[in-house]
Amino acid sequence: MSAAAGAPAGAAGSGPASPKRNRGRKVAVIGAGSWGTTFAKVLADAGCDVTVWARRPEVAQEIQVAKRNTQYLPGINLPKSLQATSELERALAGASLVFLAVPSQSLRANLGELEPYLEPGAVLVSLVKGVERGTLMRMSEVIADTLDLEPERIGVLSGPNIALEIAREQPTGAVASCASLEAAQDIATACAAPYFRSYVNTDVIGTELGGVLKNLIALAIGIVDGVGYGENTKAAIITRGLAEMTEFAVPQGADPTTLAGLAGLGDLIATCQSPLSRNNTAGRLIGQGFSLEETKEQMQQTAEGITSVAPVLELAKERGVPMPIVQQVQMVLEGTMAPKNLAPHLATEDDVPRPEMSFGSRPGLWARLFGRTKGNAA
Ligand SMILES: NC(=O)c1ccc[n+]([C@@H]2O[C@H](COP(=O)([O-])OP(=O)(O)OC[C@H]3O[C@@H](n4cnc5c(N)ncnc54)[C@H](O)[C@@H]3O)[C@@H](O)[C@H]2O)c1
Ligand SMILES: O=P(O)(O)OC[C@H](O)CO
Repeated sequence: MSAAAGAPAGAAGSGPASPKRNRGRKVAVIGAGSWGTTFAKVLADAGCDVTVWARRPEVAQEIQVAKRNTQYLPGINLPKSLQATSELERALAGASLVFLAVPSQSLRANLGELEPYLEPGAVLVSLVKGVERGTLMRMSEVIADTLDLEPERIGVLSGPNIALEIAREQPTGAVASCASLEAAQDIATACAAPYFRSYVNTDVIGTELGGVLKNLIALAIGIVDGVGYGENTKAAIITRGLAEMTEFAVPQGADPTTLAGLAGLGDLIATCQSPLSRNNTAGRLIGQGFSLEETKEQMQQTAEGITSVAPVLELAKERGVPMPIVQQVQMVLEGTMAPKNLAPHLATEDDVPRPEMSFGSRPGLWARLFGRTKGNAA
């Protein structure tokens, strides 16, 4: 397949990124919101020949002519080489890698629209951190369900990636994941800008779920922040949140080490700490007393956590995984729990105190997490 042709695993460990490695490589970014535009800049700074597709012609026009996207990235100058269009056919012509940066609930429809223009052998990479309502599918599953692509042509990229910080070229990392390690390395190489480094794995489920689940915990953090609770409460929620994320993801096939890495813990920290996070911000507004509707009205950008709560809880229920924090977030969003009760409810949930990790009763999971059985713990 074309994706891995001649590309070294350079982004995962061969020193500073060299734009020369990507010279002449044509890639497309679908979606020109804050992340699509920022990621297009990353790819251009990594030396790729990038065209970003914007749904609205005026946004495409501003990027193309002024090299700005003032609505989503105020004050950021975009690379001169960055091309923009509102025509999918133009965006996709010649592109061997297609990065998807649209809201999760519109991805399926967008895929249907772009399918006729995809180059043979093109690899699709989801940058989206949501779950589809109704089908409960992750975005890589939506891609597989919509287009007739082998797993080697479906990748995801996720990590602590607050768009505006990256647009300002503040350094960070991410995880590029695909069933084919070669393809993951190719994706990582394409976006190896001097301030953006990607590690690789083949754990698509873990990488993708890390990005989805941290949004729900960031909503919880925003809520308690809005209430006025301090750092102990937030540390407890982040820590218990990571346990909840891991307990949800591992039975679905995720590698626990992925959840402990950049796509899990790393993204959880960034999203829970940053006032720039939309999920964190949405939670804070709700914690301050705004209703969900009022909060949605105030948010000008996508806060995926709000739409992911219900499908994630549905999946958790199907699989018998308890998710007390996410459950409480849903109750606060629905208005059936006061924001101030979120953390006390977490702290007083059990009549009988229990260990922090519940894997002890599931030997297989314990072994996968810690590489040994509970009985022979050192
Ligand atoms: N912003 C970040 O820091 C960041 C970082 C990593 C991942 N993400 C993920 O990237 C995805 C996109 O988020 P974003 O931050 O760019 O959101 P955004 O709200 O900034 O932009 C969304 C873009 O999608 C467009 N859009 C809306 N409805 C559409 C439709 N029906 N069809 C096509 N386009 C449509 C909007 O016009 C806009 O250009 C989300 O899943 C988000 O979780 C965001
Ligand atoms: O602004 P948020 O809350 O959507 O988070 C953005 C990124 O996912 C952080 O990695």
